[in-house]
Amino acid sequence: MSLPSTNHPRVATSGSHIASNDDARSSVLGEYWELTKPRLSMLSVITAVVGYLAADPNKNLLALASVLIGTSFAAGAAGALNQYLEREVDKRMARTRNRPLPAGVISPERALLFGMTLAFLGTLILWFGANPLSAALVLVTLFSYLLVYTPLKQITSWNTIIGAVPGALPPLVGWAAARDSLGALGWVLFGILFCWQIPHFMAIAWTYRKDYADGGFVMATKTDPSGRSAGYQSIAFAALLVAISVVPCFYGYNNWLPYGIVAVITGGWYLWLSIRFTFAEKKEKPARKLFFASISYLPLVLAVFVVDRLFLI
Ligand code: HEM
Ligand SMILES: CC(C)=CCC/C(C)=C/CC/C(C)=C/COP(=O)(O)OP(=O)(O)O
Repeated sequence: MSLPSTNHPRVATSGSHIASNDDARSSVLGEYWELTKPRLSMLSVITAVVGYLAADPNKNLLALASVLIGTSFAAGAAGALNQYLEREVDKRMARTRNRPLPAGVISPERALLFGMTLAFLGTLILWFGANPLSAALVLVTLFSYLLVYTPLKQITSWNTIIGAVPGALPPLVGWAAARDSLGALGWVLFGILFCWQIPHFMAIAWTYRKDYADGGFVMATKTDPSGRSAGYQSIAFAALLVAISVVPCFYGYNNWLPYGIVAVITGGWYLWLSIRFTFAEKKEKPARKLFFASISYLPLVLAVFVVDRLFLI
């Protein structure tokens, strides 16, 4: 199926370096897929599954499937409803003006209905397939992302720290689905996710600083155009990330080998790239390196975390 004709033809832009997948977008289905922010959502779902696997002593397959499907729907809902709320400002930024809503290929009403349906189904699946606590946590994630973080992006540069809360909640959704409670190791995963997001986003904020200014967003790179504040925040949270990531080894939840060692080496590398980003005269290249390191760090460390942990329980 080809795209419906529109009054808002797509504009060729320099856009995201890795976000567009033109093949996937050559159909209406592809446009709805793009509305779910698929790559970000998939990584969030992985963190929820990791939270589940870290907690589940007896591998309840129904609960595991509910985490996988329920958080996929909820994460897709987060992406679609965020794009619904930001459909006007997204027109002002090169990175986002090709998205389905600003490009005019999906109507706002349909995006809203799509997002609400996914949110409803995701919550329902977690409620009945796992438990009400995991469903409640996914709702907290959605509300804090959509009704707190999203509007705050226009008001204060604290938005990033606040946005890191919903970004870090999915492992707790997984943990709650397995145990019907919130355990210490679940909170450690929350801490890892929380700290990881700050260098991840500061690198992006620098790369797209002009875009964000055009969109009217108040990011750290706007309040301090030198980039030093973004850099110092990256260093502080990358250092905290290294510390938090090894806490499970001190309490016997994980082994030093392989998990602890891998966490220290990759976290140290993330910290080093944050330092280089902070003190570089020209930050473009160090910022892109830090961003790519961020999206490599998480799958790698979480994979080793799970394998290491499954051998212990
Ligand atoms: C404060 C929190 C966060 C902010 C503000 C943020 C923002 C962004 C932005 C703007 C991009 C696009 C970069 C580009 O176009 O080059 C991006 C990419 C990405 N983010 Fe984040 N992010 C955050 C948290 C997260 C979380 C929690 C995850 C998943 C666990 C995640 C996973 C990804 C992935 C996989 C990409 C690359 C794929 C893509 O561009 O679609 N991010 N992030
Ligand atoms: C299970 C579940 C509900 C998972 C979803 C987790 C979640 C809400 C992740 C979002 C993290 C985040 C703050 C991304 C930035 O969005 P942005 O609006 O700044 O990005 P943009 O500028 O590209 O739109």
